[in-house]
Amino acid sequence: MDVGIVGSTGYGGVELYRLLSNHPNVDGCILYSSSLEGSSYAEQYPHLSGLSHESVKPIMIEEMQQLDFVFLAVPSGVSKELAQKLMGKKAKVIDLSGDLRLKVPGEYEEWYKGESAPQDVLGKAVYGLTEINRHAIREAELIANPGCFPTATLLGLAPLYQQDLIDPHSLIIDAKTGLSGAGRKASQSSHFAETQENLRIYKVHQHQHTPEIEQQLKEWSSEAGPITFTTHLIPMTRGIMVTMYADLKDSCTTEQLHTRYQSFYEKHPFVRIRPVGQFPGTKEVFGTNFCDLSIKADPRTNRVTIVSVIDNLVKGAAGQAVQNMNVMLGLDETTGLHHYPIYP
Ligand SMILES: NC(=O)C1=CN([C@@H]2O[C@H](COP(=O)(O)OP(=O)(O)OC[C@H]3O[C@@H](n4cnc5c(N)ncnc54)[C@H](OP(=O)(O)O)[C@@H]3O)[C@@H](O)[C@H]2O)C=CC1
Ligand SMILES: CC(=O)N[C@@H](CCC(=O)OP(=O)(O)O)C(=O)O
Repeated sequence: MDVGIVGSTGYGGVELYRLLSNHPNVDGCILYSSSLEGSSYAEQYPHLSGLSHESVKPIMIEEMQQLDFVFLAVPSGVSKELAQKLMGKKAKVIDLSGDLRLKVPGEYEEWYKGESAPQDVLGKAVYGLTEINRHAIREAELIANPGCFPTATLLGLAPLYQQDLIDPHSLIIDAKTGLSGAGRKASQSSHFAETQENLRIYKVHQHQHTPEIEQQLKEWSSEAGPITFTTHLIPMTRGIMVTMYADLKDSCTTEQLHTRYQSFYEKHPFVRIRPVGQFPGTKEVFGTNFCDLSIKADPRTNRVTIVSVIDNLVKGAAGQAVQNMNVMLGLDETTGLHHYPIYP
């Protein structure tokens, strides 16, 4: 099977290359770039010296259409045009950007400040949160791979929403991310001198993942409304921790909630429910496709705290994209994704 990566010189692209070049069903992994065509990939990424002999090609739509899978690891705004050109051909397309996730008219324009993808493209795109949408993903030709924060958040909340255990109006979502989430093109906000020894809140009440989370919560609960979601930048390379707080509808013990989470995720190899009283750190999923979850009820306040950690570049981007490819191919969804976390 031959696959292509567009935006191969970015962080999402190089992470896709790491995973796909070790995938047993992938014979050829073709690298496309809008900026570095002709150069060798190992020149661009010296950590691949002696390992990668690929050179980077210009974007070639007709060639890409004939591949088995094309992964779009380009910025929002760019993906929708490529997806449109690739649609209806041989290649199945997995888009890592935010272009194809929002279905409610007007929301993309409001949060991404650009024109939305055409309706026929949006209509074909299946939301690729694998654990929740596996059946639709299996039949899909075009996947809108979820955002990194929505992945961690929605996996943390799914059992509570689907089992009607919390009051949606009380929900607060507090997220922290490493710097690679901002992509390779370092901006002022990811400058070493601005970020080292610093903790910053950003995009307050304006984060583009807000409507993506709301869209899924509304599918789960008619009571779901606007959410409070805040993001913080912390001085580490990879990793996301999302801490969520909500009022329980009825009193519940930690042990009862823990049992519900365990049975909800029983058949999902990448979601690990931590033992009662143990909370995950981002390092414990580093470099892997795991999402680790903990839950604890507070009998004093009748609130619950949920903690979810992922590696933003793996479960939050490239890893989930490969997991989705596996589902679309009818393979075991862990194929090519059997990594232990890098620790310490
Ligand atoms: N970083 C993360 O943790 C996550 C990222 N994402 C999404 O994945 C996508 C890729 O992100 P990431 O790799 O981090 O970003 P980077 O900025 O690291 O890479 C994006 C790449 O896209 C290509 N590109 C940029 N502009 C254009 C253009 N006008 N036309 C064609 N290609 C272009 C460039 O590659 P080249 O020069 O080779 O063409 C660039 O290196 C984005 O949509 C991002 O939002 C989603 C979840 C998590
Ligand atoms: C640290 C940092 O800036 N992270 C980015 C991650 C978002 C992203 O990857 O963009 P999509 O909308 O395509 O999912 C952010 O918070 O905007």
